[in-house]
Amino acid sequence: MIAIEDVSKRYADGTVAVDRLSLQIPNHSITVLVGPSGCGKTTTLRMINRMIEPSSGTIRVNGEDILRKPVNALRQSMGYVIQNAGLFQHRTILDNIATVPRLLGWSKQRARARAAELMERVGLDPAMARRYPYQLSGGQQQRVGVARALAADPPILLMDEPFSAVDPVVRRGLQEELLRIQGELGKAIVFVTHDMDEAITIGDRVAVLRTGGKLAQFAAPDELLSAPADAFVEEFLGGDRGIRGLSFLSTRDLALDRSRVFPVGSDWQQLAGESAGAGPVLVTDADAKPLGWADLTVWAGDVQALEPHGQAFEVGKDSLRVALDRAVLSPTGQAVAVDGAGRVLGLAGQETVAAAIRAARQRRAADSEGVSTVKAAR
Ligand SMILES: Nc1ncnc2c1ncn2[C@@H]1O[C@H](COP(=O)(O)OP(=O)(O)OP(=O)(O)O)[C@@H](O)[C@H]1O
Repeated sequence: MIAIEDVSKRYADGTVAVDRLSLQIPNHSITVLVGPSGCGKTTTLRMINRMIEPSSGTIRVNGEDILRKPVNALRQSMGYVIQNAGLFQHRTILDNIATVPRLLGWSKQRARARAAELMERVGLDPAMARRYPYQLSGGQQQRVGVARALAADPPILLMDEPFSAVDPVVRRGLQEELLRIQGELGKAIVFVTHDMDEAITIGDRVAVLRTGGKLAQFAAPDELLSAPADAFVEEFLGGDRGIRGLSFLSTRDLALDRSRVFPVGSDWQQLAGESAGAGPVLVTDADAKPLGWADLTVWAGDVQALEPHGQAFEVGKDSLRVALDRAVLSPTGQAVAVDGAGRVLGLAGQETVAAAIRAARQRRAADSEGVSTVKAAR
């Protein structure tokens, strides 16, 4: 646990970068500091590893005032990743990653073995070990930066806009990779960004700072989206926060319609008679996997003539946002719900999703703990 207690930073020229900030940053979680340019994010991060000294207030790590700890020991317990990775250009990738273990006195062999292990962990091809930073893409360099910060297995990882310099697709990949690594390692990660989408994607908790280094709100992403503390936070979240908030609602309790799903080999003539006018049905194969939509008033049983069923969503794994998106894109207005093996569980139309949203809101209102959240597959 990192406890920032009533911390301020006033620079020599009088600029107040951070103003009486208090934040509890738990272990085994990602805490994101987000806010407009100049709101004091980097200053806050650097006060944690004592690259900047606070003007007043206290920072404790697991109860111990960081000023009481030798600065080298403090920094060894904290990996640090910056924008553009900040790699040593004259060292190979392997030696860049092995830097801190070598400083800690590990043998070259052990440090390099550890570096090779970390390359694998961050998804870097071992063939890159002997290359130099300039021979890597921006995204690959950022992976090296993360691997280097993790090399001595510090319990804390400080990350200052680590993915800002790469394009959106690579950035998304790096965010997913960070979440995967965090799932395995469970560090206390403090992550600075000015991008609210990034904050919401990766943060367990998000601290929104306003200019002048004042805390505007500190909350879990779903709480931030559903209940911004004030107009500043609301504006910073952007116009579509309602839709984005659906990313945190599970599809587990959707009331799926199973009445319009039939396997191949069904008696189509009889079904056409029974359900005339009720709209298209979903035809599945013998394994319950979706084949496509059929309008029984005209379809003659030819699987090739089925209308494509579009992308399905996985119940319990995908969020209501994904389910709504699939329903909107479906030619029939019905999203196909499947299990982990891709077998059809039923159908969900936009109204079904809307009912689930209302139910979730009611549950949220009744239970201040909030509704089930999903972290994956937003
Ligand atoms: N050494 C310094 N001397 C004086 N003022 C400084 C110094 N370093 C930063 N500042 C000021 O302190 C404020 C906070 O800076 P900081 O770098 O912490 O902001 P930030 O939120 O990380 O910004 P960005 O998103 O642009 O990186 C800014 O107004 C900045 O100009």
